Amino acid sequence: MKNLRVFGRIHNARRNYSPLPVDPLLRFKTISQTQKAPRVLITGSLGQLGRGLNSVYKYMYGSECVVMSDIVRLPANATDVSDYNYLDILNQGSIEEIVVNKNIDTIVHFSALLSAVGETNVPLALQVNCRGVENILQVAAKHKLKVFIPSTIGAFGPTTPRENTPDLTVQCPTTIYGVSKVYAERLGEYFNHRFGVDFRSMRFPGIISATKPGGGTTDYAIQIFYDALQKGKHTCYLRPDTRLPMMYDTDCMASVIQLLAADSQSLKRRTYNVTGFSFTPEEIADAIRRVMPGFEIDYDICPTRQSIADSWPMSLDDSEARKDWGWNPEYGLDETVQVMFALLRREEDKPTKIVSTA
Ligand SMILES: NC(=O)C1=CN([C@@H]2O[C@H](COP(=O)(O)OP(=O)(O)OC[C@H]3O[C@@H](n4cnc5c(N)ncnc54)[C@H](O)[C@@H]3O)[C@@H](O)[C@H]2O)C=CC1
Ligand SMILES: CC(=O)[C@H](N)C(=O)O
Repeated sequence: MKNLRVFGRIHNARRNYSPLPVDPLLRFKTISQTQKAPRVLITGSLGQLGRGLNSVYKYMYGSECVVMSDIVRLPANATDVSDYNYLDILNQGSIEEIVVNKNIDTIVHFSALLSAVGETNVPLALQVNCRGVENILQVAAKHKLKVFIPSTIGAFGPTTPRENTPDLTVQCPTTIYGVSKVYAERLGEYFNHRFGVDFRSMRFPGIISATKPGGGTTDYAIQIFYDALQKGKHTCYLRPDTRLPMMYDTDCMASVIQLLAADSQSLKRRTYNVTGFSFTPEEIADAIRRVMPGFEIDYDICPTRQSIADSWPMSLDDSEARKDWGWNPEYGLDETVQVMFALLRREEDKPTKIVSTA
């Protein structure tokens, strides 16, 4: 019921503000009707994306299908949590223990250090983002598991064409995050080719959700909503004209569910670009002003995050994902603004929810 409430909130929020043509739950329902329930282990499940995916899986198949794991303690009054386990992904034996004891057939590997935090602790980023992926893939090979490991726009770099960036292009990132994600993409492909591991991946843009983000370059696009509601004003660490690709949470969750459910035969590659829409800080501020006319934005540029953003694509070409497995995002910028305000306004009246702790 808790999961239904989460998505009920999204659905109702949208109905109150800007009705969309499609029931946001429909794509999850349709997939769950045609697929056998998986047994999914989510690593890093208390982070920004893990929490949402946990709720979607439970909504689709019931709470028995998901095992949550992370290295931090649950907040005291966390909601939407069941079968939560301590799991350090640097310990391969512990991953294997959970996989065997809980009869896991699919791992969604979300543990990672994101772009901005990665630059502050390169040795830890190497450990978590590279050793962690190696451990997951080795366990997957041994126990014949399906594995999803997300990649990112950060896996591209300043020499990549920045507009409508295709799946196959130059990948020379200049952050440890990006380098480790290229490694994850290549290692996953290698394990697929060499050991038959059913590895699947997508390069996500910045994900916008009503959950505190974990330390990335695109985090401003979430913080701006909290600031708008609390202060009517946001100070942005990126220049007003910095264009980056983004996607709303429900579309992101749908992409994971859809790619994992896709028939192997339909996949022409193991790593696909997916995206929602692109905007600059100036443009999202304008979109916020359309529903909150007094909203103000000013700028205090963070050189590290600005230079990371300047090295990333401004828009992604996700036509291969659309063609091969039917990817079709539903949220644009205005719908995202509407649903974010609706969700955050409701959250203000609720007890503490789990927030990202990375
Ligand atoms: N949020 C976004 O905008 C995007 C996220 N991604 C990818 O999606 C995945 C999930 O991202 P988020 O949820 O945003 O990240 P997050 O930073 O919110 O969560 C990461 C989680 O990993 C956990 N973790 C750190 N070290 C660990 C360890 N040694 N063992 C186990 N868990 C550990 C942290 O406690 C945290 O809960 C990451 O791989 C990220 O690169 C890709 C593109 C965009
Ligand atoms: C786009 C990402 O991978 C992430 N949100 C980050 O900014 O590091």
